[in-house]
Amino acid sequence: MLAQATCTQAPTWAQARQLAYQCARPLPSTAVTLREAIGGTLTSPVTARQDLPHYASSAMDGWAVNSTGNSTAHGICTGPWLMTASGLPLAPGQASVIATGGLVPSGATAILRKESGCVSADGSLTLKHDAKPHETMPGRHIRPAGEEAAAGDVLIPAGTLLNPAHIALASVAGHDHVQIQRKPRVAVVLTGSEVVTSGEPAPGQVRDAFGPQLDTVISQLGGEPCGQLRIGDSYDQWLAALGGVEGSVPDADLPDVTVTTGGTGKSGTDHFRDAVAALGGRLLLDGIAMRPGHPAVLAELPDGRFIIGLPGNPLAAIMALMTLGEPLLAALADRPLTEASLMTSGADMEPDPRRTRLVPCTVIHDLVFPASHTGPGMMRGLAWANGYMAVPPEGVAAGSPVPVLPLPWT
Ligand SMILES: Nc1nc2c(c(=O)[nH]1)N[C@H]1C(S)=C(S)[C@@H](COP(=O)(O)OP(=O)(O)OC[C@H]3O[C@@H](n4cnc5c(N)ncnc54)[C@H](O)[C@@H]3O)O[C@H]1N2
Ligand code: MOO
Repeated sequence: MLAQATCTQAPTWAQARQLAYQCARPLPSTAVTLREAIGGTLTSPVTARQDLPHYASSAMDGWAVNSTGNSTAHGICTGPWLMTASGLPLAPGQASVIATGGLVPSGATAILRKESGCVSADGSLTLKHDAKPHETMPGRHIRPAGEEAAAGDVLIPAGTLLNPAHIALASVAGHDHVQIQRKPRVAVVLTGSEVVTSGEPAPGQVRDAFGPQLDTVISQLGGEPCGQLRIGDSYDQWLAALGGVEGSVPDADLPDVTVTTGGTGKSGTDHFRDAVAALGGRLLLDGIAMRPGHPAVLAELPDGRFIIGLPGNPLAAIMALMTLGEPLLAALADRPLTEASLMTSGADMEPDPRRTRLVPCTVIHDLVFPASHTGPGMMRGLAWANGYMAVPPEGVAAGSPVPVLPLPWT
């Protein structure tokens, strides 16, 4: 773990991202059922447990035939074959009924499709006159064992993000469980007695910007949402919300990360730091030289759980979540940190010597423009943005490169 910053100067935006990425180790991997594994990252390779397919099977409905000793120089045999019971070994000149996927009996040299032969009253199978010439070539319409993979072949390497087709492959290869990277469990604590959850807010009240969408963003960042708690502004409520769960639920159900909203300021109703201190935790980062979102806090409790304090202002909160939450969840899930891409700014962005500005932006003809309505408490600009610019303290001139990061939903 990184030591708490002792200097009074807040870390830069880039330093804060790095710190949030480097303070955590990947969570251990876990065995899950195939159904649960879709969307997870595989940590141990999936190999073929046996040849795939593991037996020679028929690719067609029809008859298995044994043409040994009765073929032309080109391997073609026109029959007749004497019908025998299905499932028994075939002697030369014998045939038996077989369905698609059926186990090819020993002695069979090919499968004759149903539409290419006919069985006469005396029990002999003959080739129809319009059958294709190579219909009875050795191996015809037989899917050999091991055609797709040999036992032991690596079918899905570790590190693969599992899609539905990977899961189908693991299933046909005989696996019941696979080993995946455990996703960080993330709890949300929404604070503020002025926050209401329905209807039009009265003066002094605000509608909750976070509750309806934060779990989705957490999922998009690779976390597993594990519940939301709403509290007011009292210290006791903060203390109970951040630490009270300890001992009251099994360890496996505790969140790896708790995200709080509001209460990061320094007023009498802001209790983030006091509650963390009372729980024996430490601040890994207290404030970032960026706007919006400068009061964001990152803390760690003695048992290793992390707490991210997002400011209450809605845009500030999302930018702080991107700056601290995205790297922390990436580190816990053993994923690389998202890198900014350089794009050409379509506008002059003023300098602000003390901080990086995070500005929701739109891309038009490969040029990136700041969105409008991007005050710390506003959501309108972000709602239509393609990403956000990290404008360095020295500003950016139109036509110059500016770092741009994606939003989790773009
Ligand atoms: N004296 C100073 N005051 C403030 C400073 C400062 O440096 N000195 N920084 C300002 C900045 S910047 C921010 S950001 C905020 C941080 O405030 P808190 O994290 O303590 O958050 P609150 O005070 O609880 O709320 C701020 C604001 O956000 C609204 N809010 C809270 N929760 C929600 C929600 N779920 N949905 C929508 N809006 C929410 C809350 O009503 C407030 O309007 O501090 C500034 N002040
Ligand atoms: O961090 Mo504050 O967002 O600038 O409102």
